[in-house]
Amino acid sequence: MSAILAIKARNNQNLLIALKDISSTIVDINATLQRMHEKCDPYVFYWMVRPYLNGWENEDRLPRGLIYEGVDGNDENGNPIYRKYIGASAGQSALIQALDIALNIEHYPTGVKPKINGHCFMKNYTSENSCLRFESKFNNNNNNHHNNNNNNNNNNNNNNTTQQYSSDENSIKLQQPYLYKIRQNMSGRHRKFLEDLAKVANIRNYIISQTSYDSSITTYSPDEDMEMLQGTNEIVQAYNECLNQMKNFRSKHLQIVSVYIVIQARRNNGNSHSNSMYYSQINKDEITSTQEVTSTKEVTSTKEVTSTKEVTSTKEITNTTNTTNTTKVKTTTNKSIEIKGTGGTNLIPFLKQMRDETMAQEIQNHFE
Ligand code: HEM
Repeated sequence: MSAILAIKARNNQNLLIALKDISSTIVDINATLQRMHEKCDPYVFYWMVRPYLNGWENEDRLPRGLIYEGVDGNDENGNPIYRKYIGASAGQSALIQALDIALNIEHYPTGVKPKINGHCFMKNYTSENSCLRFESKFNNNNNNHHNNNNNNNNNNNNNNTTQQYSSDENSIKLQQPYLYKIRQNMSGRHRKFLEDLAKVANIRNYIISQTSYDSSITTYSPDEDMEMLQGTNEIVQAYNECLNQMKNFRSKHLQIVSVYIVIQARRNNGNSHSNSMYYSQINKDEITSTQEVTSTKEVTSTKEVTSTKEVTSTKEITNTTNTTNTTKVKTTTNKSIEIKGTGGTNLIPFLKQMRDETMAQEIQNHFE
């Protein structure tokens, strides 16, 4: 909020301070995220806790959802009313969404790749102005986009192919459906806060408007010009550092997902309880083997993460068919299992795209 207030007052000095504050806060968040393994065992999490976090919006075994007896009653035909809910996730914390919104990081349905014009010289910096062009190699049938504040119930686009959006590029505002759906799990006031924030968040466009400062049409002296540019440059760097720390958050989060979900699912595939997220009996041998996975090393060291990378690389994780909406993780035994997020996302492509979209908003630096 201080950054937005600084912009309102056109106080670049305060904006710089606010941006530095934001990036150092994200550094703290990232350090806290790294501590996940201290008290949370991947085996226990995946096999014993996670089934209870799962939603049933896209659950094959509950195609109509669940009846909440004594809550909804019946519809006009006397049939019971079913409810469907997306699963629980830390993504429902307003924290990361608030940072995305404030920093004007845009997210799109999985598989949609807008081209960002790296450096937009814009005089007018309302949040409606977006420097996006969309790749034209799309498949025309999928209309998963939805407008701002539209909490529609479309399924996520879980297939890994690029989609087609034929409508006017400037008028379409594509949004990542999961981020809107998960807002249903937030408290109402948090959701409202995000909606209000989106109306005033203009940090990126304001900074871009500052970089379009044209010395040929000002009355400032060359020294003042240079000072102005350097000031802007510092702000650009501070903004980019915020993005960089958000990207670090998402990279670390991907590593956690690999250790807590992908490796767990993979190492148990082929056992009698393979393909089941609902295995709840403790097998002594597996607990022992889990301890190998839980080691601090596995979560934090870069070497170990490289091996995790092997699991998460797009080569290893492929959509075995383009028609299904699920990711298949190929295992060493060549058997495959489905891995979805509790929110029903095709999790690795989804999370990787979220990470990549973060840096896509980087602003070009005058002095680089
Ligand atoms: C055992 C630990 C965790 C696991 C296994 C995990 C797993 C996941 C998965 C699979 C998703 C994809 C959405 C879906 O569920 O379909 C997701 C999304 C997300 N998670 Fe986590 N998560 C963990 C911890 C955390 C923590 C501590 C945070 C901190 C706030 C966090 C923040 C997010 C956010 C913000 C998203 C939305 C995607 C994004 O903005 O990049 N997660 N998580």
